[in-house]
Order: sequence, then C-alpha cells, then structure tokens
Amino acid sequence: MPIDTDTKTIDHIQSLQIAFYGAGSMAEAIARGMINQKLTQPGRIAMLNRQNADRLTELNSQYGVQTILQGSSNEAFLKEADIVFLAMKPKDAAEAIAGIKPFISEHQLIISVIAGLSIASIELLLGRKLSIVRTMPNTSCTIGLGVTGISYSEAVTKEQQQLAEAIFQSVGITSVVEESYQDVITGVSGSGPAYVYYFMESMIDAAKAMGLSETAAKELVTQTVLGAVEMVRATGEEPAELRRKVTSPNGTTQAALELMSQKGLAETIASGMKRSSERAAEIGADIERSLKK
Ligand SMILES: NC(=O)C1=CN([C@@H]2O[C@H](COP(=O)(O)OP(=O)(O)OC[C@H]3O[C@@H](n4cnc5c(N)ncnc54)[C@H](O)[C@@H]3O)[C@@H](O)[C@H]2O)C=CC1
Ligand SMILES: O=C(O)[C@@H]1CCC=N1
Repeated sequence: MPIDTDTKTIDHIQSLQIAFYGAGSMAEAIARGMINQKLTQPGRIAMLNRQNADRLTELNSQYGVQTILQGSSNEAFLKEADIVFLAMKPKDAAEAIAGIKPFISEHQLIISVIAGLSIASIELLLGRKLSIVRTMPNTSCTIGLGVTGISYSEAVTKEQQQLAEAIFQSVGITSVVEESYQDVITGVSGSGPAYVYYFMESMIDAAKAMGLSETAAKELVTQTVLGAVEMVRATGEEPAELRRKVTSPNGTTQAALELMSQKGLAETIASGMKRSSERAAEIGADIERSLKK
C-alpha cells in the first residue's frame, strides 16, 4: 500500500550506489523507472551482465548508467554498492549468488526480484543472515505503473524498509506481504501483464481474421483495453457492473460472453494464474533441493 515517501528518504536514496547484478528486462524496467522518476541519478547505477557487451553498451547509451561485463575481478563493483539488486534468471541464481558472497557485507541491502527464490535460500547462498528484500515486481515498472510484492528478512531495519518501499513506489504500487504470499503475487501481477498481452494478441488476430488491417486491429484493440481499464480506475465501479452496462439483453455482447463462458474462459484464467503460482513454488523448491546436495 502507498506510504508517504518523505524527502529524507528520497535524499538518502540519491546518495546511495545501486548495483544491478543481472542486466536483463526486469533490471532495466526498475532502473529506467527510478531514473525517469528522478529517484536517483544514472551515474549512481551500475549494471553487470554475465555476457552480451552489446546489451551493456545499449543500456549505457540509453540511460547513462555504468555498465560492467562480468570478469574475474570486476564483481568488486559490488563492494561499492549500498543496494544490490539480484536480477538474474532463477536457473543462474544459485551459482551467481554464491559467487558474490565475498563481495557482500552486512551494511548492504540485498533486493531480489527472482521468482520463487526464498530469503532462506539467499541467506544460505550468502552464508549468513543479512538485510534481504524479496520482491515480485512486474515489467510495467518501466512506465511507473508497476505492481511489486515486497517481503523482508528479519535483519531489514525500518529505515531499509522505507528505502525499499520508496524505490518500488517510484515505479508503481507496492504491497508488503508475508513471504509465503510471494508465489501468489507472482501468479497475479508478476506474470499478469503477459495474460493481458495474450488476450490482446488474441483479439488482434481475431479482428484481422474478420477483415481488419493489422494497423486498424491493433489500434482498436489497444484503445478498447486502455479505455476499459481507465473506466475501472476513473469511475471506481466494479468491473462486473461496467460489464453489465456494455451487455444489452439478448444483444451482441451477451452472445459473445455466453460463448466465452461456455468455453470455460474464467476457469482457464484461474487455472493459468494458479499454475504460475505453483511454478514459482517449484522453481524455489528446485533451488532449495540443489542447495542441500
Ligand atoms: N520479466 C519479468 O516480467 C519478471 C521477471 N522477474 C524475475 O527477474 C529475474 C530476471 O528476469 P528477466 O529480467 O526477465 O531476465 P533476463 O534474461 O532478461 O535477464 C537476466 C540477466 O541476468 C544475466 N545473468 C545471468 N547469469 C548471470 C550471472 N551469473 N552474473 C551476472 N549476470 C547474469 C543475463 O546475462 C541476463 O542479462 C528472473 O529471476 C525473474 O524471475 C520478476 C518479475 C517479473
Ligand atoms: O515468467 C517468469 O518466470 C517471470 C516471473 C514473473 C514474470 N516473469
């Protein structure tokens, strides 16, 4: 839920060095959001990738952030950081996090965006209890409309909580939850944007199949989705009520919705969301198992 980010917290963030370990889409979304919202200066951000020098050049020229290609000694840049984002894929996480153990110290705030990976696993990999923030953001952070679930390890201080919440509130809304809910948040808002894009792709394809040009199909569908979402936000009415206002008795919408319902659209959406959440738990459990070997 929104907190009031006071000027003291913002001033504090602006004085901090921020390192992103893993410079992929999620790291870019958060860094770009923070820069756009003027929560930090690009020069305060360093992004490290395992490979792909071109990607780093692009990030440097687009945002002005420092970039580092992983090498034998350059993880030392982590030592300079006050906040370290862990932003690699879950399959790379165990090796990557174990590899940075020598560069991490108690004063640093570790923020993970890795799906499924528990605070306990991160502590195991780093060899001790540290200030760890487990989050589940989404890519809409890029434009300041993200949703981020946040959970804290016991060592995270009140001041560090304010920092973490201010960072993610600069790129959207936040919800602080017990860690056990992070997989649910993954199924709802972490993966959520992709469900909406899939729905839009399906509508665009169907519009084209019915004869509209690609451009017209995309324009009509995008504005329809945008308008519907904005109606929910601007009117404060329930989606079900707004749906009823579109649906004339025995009209076209009723015909469409009856068919969609018969075909199990609601159940399909619910099972997909549940599957995402289960998959997050599986990913976390796989990593935990590999750590016990
Ligand atoms: N993409 C999304 O919508 C969301 C992703 N996440 C989480 O964010 C994390 C990153 O996902 P994406 O940004 O989509 O992936 P991505 O594949 O775009 O980026 C991952 C980056 O990590 C780098 N990397 C891999 N191993 C490394 C290592 N050992 N050292 C340094 N860098 C390394 C890769 O080179 C790559 O640039 C994942 O764990 C995912 O679960 C969380 C919420 C939403
Ligand atoms: O697909 C994934 O695994 C990541 C986590 C949530 C969104 N993308």
